[in-house]
Amino acid sequence: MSIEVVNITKSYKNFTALENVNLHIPEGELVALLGPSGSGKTTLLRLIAGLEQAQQGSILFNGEDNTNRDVRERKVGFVFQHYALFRHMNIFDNIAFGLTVRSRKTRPSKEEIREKVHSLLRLVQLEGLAHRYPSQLSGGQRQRVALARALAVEPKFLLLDEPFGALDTKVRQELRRWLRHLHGKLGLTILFVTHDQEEAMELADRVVVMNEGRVEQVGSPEEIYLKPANPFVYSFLGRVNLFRGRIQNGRIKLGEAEFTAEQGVSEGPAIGYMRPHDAEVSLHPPQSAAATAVQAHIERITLLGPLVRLELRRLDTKEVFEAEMGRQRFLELLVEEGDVVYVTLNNLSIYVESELQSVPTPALTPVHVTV
Ligand SMILES: Nc1ncnc2c1ncn2[C@@H]1O[C@H](COP(=O)(O)OP(=O)(O)OP(=O)(O)O)[C@@H](O)[C@H]1O
Repeated sequence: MSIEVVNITKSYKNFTALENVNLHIPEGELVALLGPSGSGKTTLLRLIAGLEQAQQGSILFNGEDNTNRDVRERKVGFVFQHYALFRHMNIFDNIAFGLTVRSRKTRPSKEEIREKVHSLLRLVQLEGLAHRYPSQLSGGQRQRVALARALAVEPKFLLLDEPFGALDTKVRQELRRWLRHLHGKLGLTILFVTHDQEEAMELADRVVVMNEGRVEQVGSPEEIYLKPANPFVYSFLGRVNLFRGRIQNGRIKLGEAEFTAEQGVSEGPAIGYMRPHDAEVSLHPPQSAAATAVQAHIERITLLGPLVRLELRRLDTKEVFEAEMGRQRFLELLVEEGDVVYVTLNNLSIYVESELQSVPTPALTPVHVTV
């Protein structure tokens, strides 16, 4: 089932938790809502589930307006971070719960419920544990029971709020793989909240990046990493270097590094964003005539398994930034802490500070760089 969020605004007293949010989730997609704490992810999920009401806007399922439908009518599967299993019920009864509480008219027979629960136990790979109690399971197993319980009522889609948040890294990784597999098998639309970018990038078909109650960008993991829509997305996803400078007379000047600006670009203060792996380090000045390289002092070298990270300080602007490279490239370079190197600034994104808007980050407008 597809989900459409149209112009949703949600406020708590004077505080706006969501502002004019629009989002389309096609049927069968696995979508991550990613953003810092307080950005409105849970609020949006609760609105879709019908656990909250918005002041403005509507929510459509398969094109049908569900804004005023009761949470039970929406047929949503919901799983929270803290697996709220019933402690006094065994695993079988926990999974069967949503079916056994149905009115007599819609309740399946005992035999049907038994079959359903056992097929779900097989699906979540917990066969044989039906008679255990939640306290006798590991965190990861309990979370899978919570998912099975949500699936028992045959929801139209699944909403997961930080489903693996309380678990340790290894179990989280296993559950991610498992959820991806489950999604492939069931083809169900799944929307999950996370503030862990790795989780979003690894699991989701599409990622919705949120900040301060707004959607900043929607795209595949690759798109949002390689083509961030604005400085917020740039900084939120992965490590990034910032260089301050100006645009003047058609030239972008970031210290001694210079680039040609596109025609018609407004002049004024500008910020260059660059991923650490786009910094090309060499011991000698680059051959090219373009002034895209700067000299920098290596302040620190950190080995990170197959990667090496250099912490550098520019000689011209004194700005500190990072370069990352493969271990092999680092060994070929033969550099050590204290050396001065040339760093070519590749794949920069330049944002001009707009004089018209007062909001700091999203008010910057991108400029295409041609060297
Ligand atoms: N019932 C409420 N009353 C007042 N403010 C609320 C209420 N629920 C949420 N908020 C506020 O709305 C904003 C968005 O909250 P929300 O829980 O959606 O954020 P989130 O992105 O899910 O954060 P986290 O990752 O920390 O769970 C926060 O600033 C929060 O304090």
